Amino acid sequence: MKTGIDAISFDVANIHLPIKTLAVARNIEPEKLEKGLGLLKMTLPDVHQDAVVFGANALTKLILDNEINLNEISRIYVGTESAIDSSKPISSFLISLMEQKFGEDALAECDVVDFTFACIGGVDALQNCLDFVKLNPSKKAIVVTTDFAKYDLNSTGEYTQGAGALAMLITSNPRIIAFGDNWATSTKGVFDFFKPYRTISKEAIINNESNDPWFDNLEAEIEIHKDQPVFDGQYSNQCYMDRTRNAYFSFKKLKNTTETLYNTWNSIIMHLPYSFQGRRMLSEIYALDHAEKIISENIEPADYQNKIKEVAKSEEYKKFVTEKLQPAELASSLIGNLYTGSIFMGLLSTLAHYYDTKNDVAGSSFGFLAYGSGSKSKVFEGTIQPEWQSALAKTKLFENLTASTEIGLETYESLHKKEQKQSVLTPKNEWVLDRIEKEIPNLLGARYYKWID
Ligand SMILES: CC(C)(COP(=O)([O-])OP(=O)([O-])OC[C@H]1O[C@@H](n2cnc3c(N)ncnc32)[C@H](O)[C@@H]1OP(=O)([O-])[O-])[C@@H](O)C(=O)NCCC(=O)NCCSC(=O)C[C@@](C)(O)CC(=O)[O-]
Repeated sequence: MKTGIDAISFDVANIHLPIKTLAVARNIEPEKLEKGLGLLKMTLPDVHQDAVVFGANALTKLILDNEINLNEISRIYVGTESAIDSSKPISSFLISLMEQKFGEDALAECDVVDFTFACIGGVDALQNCLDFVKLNPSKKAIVVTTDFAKYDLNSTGEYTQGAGALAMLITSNPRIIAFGDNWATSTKGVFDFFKPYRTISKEAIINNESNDPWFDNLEAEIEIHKDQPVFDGQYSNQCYMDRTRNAYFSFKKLKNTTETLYNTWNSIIMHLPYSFQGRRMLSEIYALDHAEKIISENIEPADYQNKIKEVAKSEEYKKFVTEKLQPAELASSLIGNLYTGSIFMGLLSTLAHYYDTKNDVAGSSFGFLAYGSGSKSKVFEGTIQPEWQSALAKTKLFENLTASTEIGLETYESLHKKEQKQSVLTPKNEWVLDRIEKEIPNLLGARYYKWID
């Protein structure tokens, strides 16, 4: 029996800053960002949007577009690293919003939980749901990935920001993609990118903030959480490379094959923190696993990096990138990093590209190289199913992305600093953040959402 993704929907932020505008403002050569990293636009949330809003919108679309009977959904597992609460998971918010829209008891017996492991949390949620469906073939699950990739202003991560969510229906005999049983993992505990709680004194808060009575009960110091990560960009690239390489070669062992695996894959879907990350990182695996062994096992360490750079510049590798990686990069260039959703957006981008160019890829094999900082990689593969085109007919990914509204630098910075009070776009047919409770002591900080027709 096959298990995999039966339906996909998405909701990404529909305002963006052109990457050129940011490059000029930060005194960076636009060509570096556009041609070196493959960035064109950077999406960001409007005033009324957060990770719950994106997740709820993607989930609502999935339910409505596919006429899903919610009584059939046994679990909704969320991958996210943009939690808005240390106790109440985003999945709990999603349940309450679905109750508002589809009725009190719609998901009363549904199991929900969040998975957090940086960008790979969505893949962890998927793997769990696939195992569940394998054991219970008549049951269905939904995976939601939702994040706001926010970096400090003027940091090297600033041009890789993005925001949005995907929702995927996981079933037996799926219409879009069926996954294989082999999953290879490579893990190592590192500090390449993380979002620590930071200590701040009560005095500093009171001096900066209002007379909110909540502050009276504070200890001398409290720990606050910031959306933006602490990170070391080049080291995070090294961790990405090391984990994906190790997972790739473990995957070959699991499959008990000496075949050059990526040659058997029509498309390669990787975690893309920015569009060209996959092509920049895969050249090492390509060189190591090439049929004619571009890098021999006995190469001198000093020559190793030079050889990989040479491979990355070769015409053969460029052709390989165009064929196998580029379709997944298209959406990333227009969105930016989606953290947990990035790898699934790569899948959707590839399928939407083949859909729009009328190329039936049914029966072809896709390889997946997932990564999450901290750090972990998983490598797995799937086969595109005969009904993939009809299952994606309503998705219209690129139509949606080109309709995004451009904003200027001033609006971007004011949204980033949370100084903007008025939404840039008027919400329609979507969930919005309505208010955050500021008065009632036992509900302080509770976030409320509503549907706007
Ligand atoms: C990603 C970095 C490190 C990039 O860092 P950087 O210093 O901006 O860029 P770079 O120097 O690494 O690369 C610039 C590229 O542009 C080229 N270039 C230069 N000038 C020109 C020009 N004029 N015309 C054309 N090309 C030009 C240059 O040659 C080079 O390409 P290469 O040759 O190496 O392929 C930075 O943006 C960053 O720190 N980002 C945040 C962290 C990150 O995204 N890390 C990625 C790996 S970790 C990960 O993926 C997990 C993550 C981040 O998603 C979090 C999670 O798991 O939750």
